[in-house]
Amino acid sequence: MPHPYLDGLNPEQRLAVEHGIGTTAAAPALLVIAGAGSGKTNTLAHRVAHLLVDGADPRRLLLMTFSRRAASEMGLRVERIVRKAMGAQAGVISDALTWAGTFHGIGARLLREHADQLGLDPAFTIHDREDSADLINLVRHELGLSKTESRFPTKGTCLSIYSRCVNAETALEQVLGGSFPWCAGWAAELKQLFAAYVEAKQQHCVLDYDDLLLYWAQAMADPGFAADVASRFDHVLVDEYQDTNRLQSSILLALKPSGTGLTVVGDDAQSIYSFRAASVRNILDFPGQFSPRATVVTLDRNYRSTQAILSAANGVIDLAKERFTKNLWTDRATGSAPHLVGVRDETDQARYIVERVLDNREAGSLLKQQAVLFRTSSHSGPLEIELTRRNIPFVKFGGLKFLDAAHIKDLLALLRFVQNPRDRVAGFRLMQIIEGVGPASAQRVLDHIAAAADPIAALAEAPAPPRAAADWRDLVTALQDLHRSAGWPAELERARLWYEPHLDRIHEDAVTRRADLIQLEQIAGGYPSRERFLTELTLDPPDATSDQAGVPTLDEDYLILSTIHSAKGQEWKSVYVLNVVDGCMPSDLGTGTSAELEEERRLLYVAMTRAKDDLHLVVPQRFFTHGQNAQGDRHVYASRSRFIPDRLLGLFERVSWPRVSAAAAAAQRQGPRLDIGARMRGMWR
Ligand SMILES: Nc1ncnc2c1ncn2[C@@H]1O[C@H](COP(=O)(O)OP(=O)(O)OP(=O)(O)O)[C@@H](O)[C@H]1O
Repeated sequence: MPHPYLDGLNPEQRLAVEHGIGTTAAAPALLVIAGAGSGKTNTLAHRVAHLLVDGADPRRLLLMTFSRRAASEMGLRVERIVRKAMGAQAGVISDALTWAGTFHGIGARLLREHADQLGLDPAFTIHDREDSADLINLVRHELGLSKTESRFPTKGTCLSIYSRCVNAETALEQVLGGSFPWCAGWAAELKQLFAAYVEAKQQHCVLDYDDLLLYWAQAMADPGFAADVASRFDHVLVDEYQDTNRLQSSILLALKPSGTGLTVVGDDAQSIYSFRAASVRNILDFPGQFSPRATVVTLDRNYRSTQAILSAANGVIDLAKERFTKNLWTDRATGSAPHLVGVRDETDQARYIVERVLDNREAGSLLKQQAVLFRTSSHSGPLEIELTRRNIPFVKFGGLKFLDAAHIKDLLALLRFVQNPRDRVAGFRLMQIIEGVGPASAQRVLDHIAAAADPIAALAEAPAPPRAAADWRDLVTALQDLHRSAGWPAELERARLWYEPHLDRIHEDAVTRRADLIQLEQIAGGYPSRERFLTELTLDPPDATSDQAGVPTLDEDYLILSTIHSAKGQEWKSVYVLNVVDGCMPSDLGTGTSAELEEERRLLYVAMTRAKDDLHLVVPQRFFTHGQNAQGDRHVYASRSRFIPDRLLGLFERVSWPRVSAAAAAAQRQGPRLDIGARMRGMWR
């Protein structure tokens, strides 16, 4: 049967889209190795649409993407394609595609639905990294480990170690030896700490990020449970498979042990999340996990970039130790070679970029079609100053998350505590917002209500902290109101009204912060319930922070600033990459092992392959070092990133900026015109 909606696909894309459809025999698992810009997202969307048009039940289709935004964009694309085949029915079909989201989000939903079976309280709340670190800290303190003679690892390090053990399914000793050798002497204490941490989470009815995968994977190890969950889905499709970890791969294997109905898509050359225990081996070992082996389809035709950009990107990734994907090709006419731009320092780097961005805008290119990418959020500081000074609006992705701001966390602590009054970290934060309530009195109250069947009712009877009488009563009343109210999202206004007097007292810039609270209320309006709002927001927080002007409305034009990690999956007409120097790329944090170094190389590759027409890699000759005050002038001399050795220079156009004018250059050649030295000597003759 002809399918005109597949006509735009190239032969390899079509092979991937049609795999196993229209045949009666069970098809093997499918692995699509999709090079950068080769239409991975496009292909996956067509495959989902094709399955639906072929009669697959959208409610029995599980689609897992790297972010919630990717899932909703995928939903829209699928609907557009299905519409071509089925007309008006498309909306109904794609609306029924309800099992689309991130691994963690889907995990949370399944765990809640099966909570009884798993011995979980279905009202469990989810701790983000900061909450988890706070709880580890609390437990560490209770065990007396914070008072050890030599310094015990910090709460953040403890959490990283715990998380790596869990996600990589690796023993503590091995994780310590491989990634945290300076903590190796603390193995016994860390084990004790992690055991107590797990118990505390269970008592408080909270799960952390890792638990969502861990509980899910553990439950799937039970054949009865696995069969139950697996029977809900005919098709499981996973995007960005190169960034999944061992736990995720074991979950998939338990969902589809024979491989039939399983599709994963990814690019080993773009694997950049090993710090979250993602393992590039997942994608490399995938075909052999099934019998018969998975079918592998490779997409190597790039539709995004000019050949000149691709050649340079291929050159960089060609030097990688292990390569699995082929070089990309395109039939887009060769544009100009990517610019490798030498500048004096970070200030000149910022000025260079602003000049180029404005030139492009003059030539008709929107700011939004241009992006500045960097390895670490702090690298864009000087550029942000220059943009603000020149009044160029920008939005930054991948820096401080909206939810990390203290006032947002305060308000969310209130909602989380209403949702789950056993969430001690939320309660602890919430109570200390009140003037006169410190850690000791908060602990006392939390101990008092811990055993009660209805902790919120028990709160009203708990002795009020002595120095906080009136404000304390207000908090108890607010909690009771919210507990009783069923009006979502209206209750957020009640929560905000309770918080505002405290906001004014705690923060000097309360006016700006209040605008964030109102924005939070608007975001909340998009969710059907408090529980869904808290879950989704914790799992996948909005990550745009903007300049003082606030987040621009959608129709405004603004320049994109983004960490390379957050630029994943995106594309722009012009791309500028900051600090292409050793120490930044590779980051000096990432030069320990050869695996880390290889991942840094892939990061540069990901950055370069975001560009469609125009790519600039900027190389400042010197840098100001961090860890000094704003007026400090310590700097280091930097050299071009080792990922662009001399033999690749032919793939770039080398530029020095600012350009020296012809007159100035001639003057330089003639020697100094002002002989200040002679004048100084003359003063004493
Ligand atoms: N068959 C095709 N014909 C024309 N254009 C295509 C085709 N497939 C994809 N494209 C275009 O190629 C570009 C890249 O597609 P897409 O974003 O799906 O790539 P990707 O493989 O997900 O990229 P990356 O992994 O680098 O993020 C898009 O602009 C898309 O519209």
